[in-house]
Order: sequence, then structure tokens, then C-alpha cells
Amino acid sequence: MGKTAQSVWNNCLAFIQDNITPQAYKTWFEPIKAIKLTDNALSIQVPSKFFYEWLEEHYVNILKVSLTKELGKQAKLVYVIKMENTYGNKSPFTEKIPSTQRSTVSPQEIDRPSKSKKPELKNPFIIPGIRNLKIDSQLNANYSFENFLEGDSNRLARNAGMAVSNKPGGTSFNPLLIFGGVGLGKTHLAHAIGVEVKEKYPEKTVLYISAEKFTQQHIESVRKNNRNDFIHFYQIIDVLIVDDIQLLSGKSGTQDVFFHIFNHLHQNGKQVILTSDKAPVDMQDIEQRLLSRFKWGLSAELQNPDFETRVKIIENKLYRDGVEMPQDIIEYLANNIQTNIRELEGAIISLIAHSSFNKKEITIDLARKIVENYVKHTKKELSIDYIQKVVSDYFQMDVATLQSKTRKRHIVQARQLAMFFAKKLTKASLASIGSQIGKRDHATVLHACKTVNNLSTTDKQFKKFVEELDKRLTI
Ligand SMILES: Nc1ncnc2c1ncn2[C@@H]1O[C@H](COP(=O)(O)OP(=O)(O)OP(=O)(O)O)[C@@H](O)[C@H]1O
Repeated sequence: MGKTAQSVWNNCLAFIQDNITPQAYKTWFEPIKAIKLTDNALSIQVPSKFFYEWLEEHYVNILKVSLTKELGKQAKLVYVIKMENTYGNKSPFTEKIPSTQRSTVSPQEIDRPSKSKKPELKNPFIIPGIRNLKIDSQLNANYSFENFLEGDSNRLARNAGMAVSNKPGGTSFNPLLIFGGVGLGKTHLAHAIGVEVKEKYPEKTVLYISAEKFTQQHIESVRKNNRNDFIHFYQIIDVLIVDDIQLLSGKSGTQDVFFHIFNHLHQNGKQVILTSDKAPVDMQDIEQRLLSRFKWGLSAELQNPDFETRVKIIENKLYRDGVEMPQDIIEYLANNIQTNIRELEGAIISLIAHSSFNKKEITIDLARKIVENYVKHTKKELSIDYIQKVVSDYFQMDVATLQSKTRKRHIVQARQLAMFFAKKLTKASLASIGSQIGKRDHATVLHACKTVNNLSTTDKQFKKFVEELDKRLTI
């Protein structure tokens, strides 16, 4: 059978998948479509120019190796950039660019759009002149990219953030959702994007708002009967940054209004940046239509920084504060405070304060005392195994019974309680909880959490189970 663009590309993908991380594969290779094969040239379609640049910078070698394996030494790769929904352009346009690794570089084949007229996007509600309103962006200039140190834990999110600030609304990262645990830099990165946009495009209207404040404003607008004005205000923003979006959970009125604002901005090529303490798949009580929109762009995780990054962050902070500290103390701090950058910064500040108030040198002993305060107060995370054991003991059954497929009511309830506490007391995702508690899927865990919440309010006996288990697990 002859080769097709698809068959060649599938083989390349199989090779690439084996050689890069699953996250990188998902982000950079899954969105690509193979569209044409002529002689030795494979054309692949990518969603933005940034995407193409990223592939060329980071993956050109692996692309070359895989394609050469398929098509021989003369293999050529042509990128076709297909932009959709950018700057209000309804009809996608394409641009073809050969890979820099082509053996014979011919002039770029550019297939620019016939300068299609941008559709006039009129909002009948916008009051003439409102565009000239000065809106305070609510950005903190200290939260810049320069101060946001790069490491493996944040590379994807940071680079995507930079791409967005170079071309707000013009990349495939719309919305850009930054998620991760407490104190890992979500707010900092979200501000940095806004600060950079303001620097590059001073005329653009940027607004940073916490989801909590957004909710309060919405409630107020309903009370004062000016909900429409509230919506129209948000619809004229060019770059909207909403922090802690998970706080919209369970607030259906605010979700509804946000849904309309989001759609309007997205359709008009405006940029939306969201942060959350969990991945979209783990968000509870957020409407499906909103969740699906959060997944349109890129969800980039901020993970715990590795040792080198923690050292870099400490050094940067000390440098900015004009303080010197021996290297062994810097490393001691980086070794002992691992999961929260805010705590790391807090420890440095305490250390500097103690030493200057007491006119004492910063010593490793002092560092040890300070770190004890931080580490002692950080609760150890429970394991899902431990939770299953405590719940099984409480109901006098063994763990295998708790995990079994039986539909017997008391066993189902014990299993649901184990899932509920795993969600409450660990950082594990719904999918991971499900797979550890009897190989169930994430929807089952979500259902279990809802059932436990409901039963706790309607069934006194059940409420007692929850309270007693909570005590056993947390004391
Ligand atoms: N990569 C980094 N480089 C330098 N500083 C960082 C980095 N990441 C986080 N920080 C610093 O850590 C502190 C906590 O960050 P931030 O407030 O953005 O976290 P967060 O994820 O929004 O936390 P929360 O979940 O509590 O909202 C800030 O002072 C921030 O400047």
C-alpha cells in the first residue's frame, strides 16, 4: 500500500511519543494534522505561528529524525499555519513555511489571506466613548516575568504566558489556564502576562480580577439592577485575567454571566487568562459548558519547583533585597522547604529579620530554628492507602471489601466516604483517587463526593460517620 500523509505522520508520531514527555506530546503534537504528501515533502498543519516557532526551536531534530526514517534523506517538512478566531477573523487563513531543516530551502511559500475585511463586531450596548474610559488594570508591577524564575516545573506555563503577552488573543492559548497547588506562582505569572502586555501594547485594556471580587461585583450589580452595565464593562476588555476561577464553584448565576462575557471576548479575539488551584477535570460544581471552554486553549500546570529552581528563586530574592547569605544556608532552605514558594520567601524574610533585629549573623542554627516553624506547621499529606485503611477499620471490613465491586449499601457508602476523604485531604486528582480506590473512574469519585455532601445534610447517622472519620483522620 502506498504511503499517505496520515500514515507517514502516524509513524513519526509513534517515534516522537516514545521520546518526549507525555505532557509535551499532548501539547505540541496532538493538535497537529498531517495534510499533504508530495514526493518527499510532508505538510503538517499547526494552529499558530508561535506553535511553529516552538516546534522549530525545540523539536526540529526529533521531527527530522522521524521524517528521515519515513521518507529518506531528501525528506522535507512544510508547516501550514492555520489560524482560527484570531483578532475577530472569522475565516481562518493559512501560511506555509518550510522547516529550517529542509535540505533545499526554497523561497517561503506564503499563502496570505486575501485581506479579508475584518467583520465589524458591533456591540449594540457599548456606549460611544466608553472605549476611552481609563481602566485601572489592578496589576502589580513587581510580579514581572523577569522576577519569575524559570525551571522545569513552570517552563510550559511561563513560555505560554510569554507567547500570550507577545500576541494577546493571537495564539492558540486562549484561554490560557494556569493551575497548580498553593503558593506556586499562579498569581505572579498571571500578573506578569498582564504587565508585559501593558508594556508592549499600552493601548490595550488589561484587567486583573480575582474570581471572588468578580462574584461580589456581580451580586452587587444584581442588587443595584445594573447587571447589563456590569457585563458590558467586561466585554470591552482586551486581556481579562481572572484569578482563582475555582471559586466560581457552585455559584451558578456568576458562572452564567462569566460564560457570556467569556464567549464575547473569545469570539472577538480577546485574550482570557485564568488561574485555578486544580485542573479543569478536577473542578467541582462548575457547569460543563464553562469547563469545556476552559479546555479550548492550553491548561498549563505549575508543579513543585525542583531544587535548582528553588535555589535560583532564593538567590534572586536575596539579590533584589540586597542581602547576602552563605551558600550552605541557601541550600539548607531549598532542601527543607520544598512545596510552597510563598513559605520559602517567608522563611527568608524571617531569617533576615531575626538576624538584623538581634544583630546576629545568619547561621545554619538560626536557619534551622526558622525552618522548623515553617515545616512543623505544614501538615503532612495523608496517603490514599491510609485513608482506605482508617475507613475500612471504622466500618469493620477489610480494604479489599471496601474496594470490591459489590453494590451492598454499607460497602458502597464506605467506599464513597473513602473517596470523599481522599479528595478532601490529599492533592490527588479525581482520576487518581478513582484508580486507587477500586479502579473506578473520575466521574464515580465526583459522584461519591456529591453523595457524601448530600447525605451529610439529610441523614443524621451518616453525618456522624463523616464527623467521626474526620476526627480519626485529622487528629
Ligand atoms: N518561579 C518563581 N520565581 C520567583 N518567585 C516565585 C516563583 N513562583 C512563585 N514565586 C513567588 O512565590 C510567592 C507565591 O506566589 P503566588 O502568590 O503567585 O502563588 P499562587 O499559586 O497564586 O498561590 P495561591 O494558591 O495561594 O493563590 C510570590 O511571592 C511569588 O512572587
